[in-house]
Amino acid sequence: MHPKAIILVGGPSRGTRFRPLSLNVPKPLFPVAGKPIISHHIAALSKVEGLKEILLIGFFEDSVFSSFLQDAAREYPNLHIRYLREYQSLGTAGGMYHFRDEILRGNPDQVFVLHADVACTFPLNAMKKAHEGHRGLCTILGTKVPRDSANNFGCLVAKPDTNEVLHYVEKPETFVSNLISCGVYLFDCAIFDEIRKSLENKKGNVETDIYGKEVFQDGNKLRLEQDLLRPLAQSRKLFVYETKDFWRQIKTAGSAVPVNGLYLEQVLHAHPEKLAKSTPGGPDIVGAVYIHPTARIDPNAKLGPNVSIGPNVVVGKGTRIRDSIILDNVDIKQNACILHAIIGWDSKVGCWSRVEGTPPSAHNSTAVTKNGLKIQSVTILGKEVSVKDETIIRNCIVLPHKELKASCENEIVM
Ligand SMILES: Nc1nc2c(ncn2[C@@H]2O[C@H](COP(=O)(O)OP(=O)(O)O[C@H]3O[C@H](CO)[C@@H](O)[C@H](O)[C@@H]3O)[C@@H](O)[C@H]2O)c(=O)[nH]1
Repeated sequence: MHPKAIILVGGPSRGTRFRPLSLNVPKPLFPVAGKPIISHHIAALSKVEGLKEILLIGFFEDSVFSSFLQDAAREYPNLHIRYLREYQSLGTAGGMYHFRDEILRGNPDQVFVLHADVACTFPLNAMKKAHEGHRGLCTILGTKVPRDSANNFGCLVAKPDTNEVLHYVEKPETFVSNLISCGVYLFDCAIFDEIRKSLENKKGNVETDIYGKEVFQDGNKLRLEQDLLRPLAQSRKLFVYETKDFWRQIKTAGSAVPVNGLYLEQVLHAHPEKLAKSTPGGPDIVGAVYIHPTARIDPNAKLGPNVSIGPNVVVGKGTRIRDSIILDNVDIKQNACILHAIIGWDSKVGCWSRVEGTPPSAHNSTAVTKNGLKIQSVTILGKEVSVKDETIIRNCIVLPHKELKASCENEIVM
């Protein structure tokens, strides 16, 4: 078997809920557990037998991924990883169809498709094994979520004995099932014939693009979910592989904090040597903590659990940090306290200050405000924010380059 993989990275306009962090870095490259979100996808794909090529498909400028791709080429010399740019958003299956010649080059027999904005253990080999054991064209990774959040996702009704999907409904208005699509799929390459059929059904809306290829008219994109998965379920060619491990979406900036914690926990079990440990004369480390080798942490600081510290960060004496992501070049002065927060690049947190949020809810992480008020969640400081000494910033989102001279609570500081 010779599979390929696609990671759907989307484009700039899609990162709006990820503000203010997406103002400085495209969401797929935001660091969680010390590396860009999509590095976790690539690490999992690198363990799939026979997989040699990964295509990132999206509508960001080409230059956005160039240094990431150089680093990835060094880390995975046996993988060929490239970025293919849609000239506009073509929809979740539009890019896949547009670049079909690239995808099919070298005659792969299967293609993995992974959304960039999900985090999980990516049990890809287990999915592949399950896929090869049935006669479907697609195996979809599924997970069970609480009933009240299921309608934010693609919902699946499957036969318990065979895992054959009987119904697929994208974000239904009323409850259908709490087994949902994780945004991770394995397709047989015969899927391109099904996409072709789907195109024919939308015939009136097809036009020719600047490359002479058939596409849908603007506003009528090819949607993996409604245009492909739904008909596949109707023709009994869709199967589900249910994961019992963790799974999260990364939609808002705040959702990066629990994802950071889940990935760090995974590293703590599989490769504890990659994480920080308490040592005599060193800082007090609790649970899973990643510290970049260039960061300087005072021996009287206490960090963890679930903390990632980026390059060149300086953490002062008596500081307490837990459940947080501290990005590059941040300066945290003595006795500051940072809980459930993301501190943006080049920011400064003054002495005895407190930057604090609350843990976000697990599977309803898309809304940032309700009735005009900020929902209780992670506190986020954008790039180059400065928090004065002895200030409390609680449950706030602060846009880049702000100077916070007084305490604030439940605000979006613009
Ligand atoms: N290349 C490309 N990528 C795209 C495009 N549109 C979206 N994407 C990427 O496709 C993924 C899905 O994005 P959304 O369209 O925002 O869908 P969603 O609300 O996240 O719901 C989808 O994912 C859920 C799991 O996270 C599913 O449960 C649901 O059924 C659906 O597939 C993201 O990684 C996004 O960047 C596009 O036009 N082009």
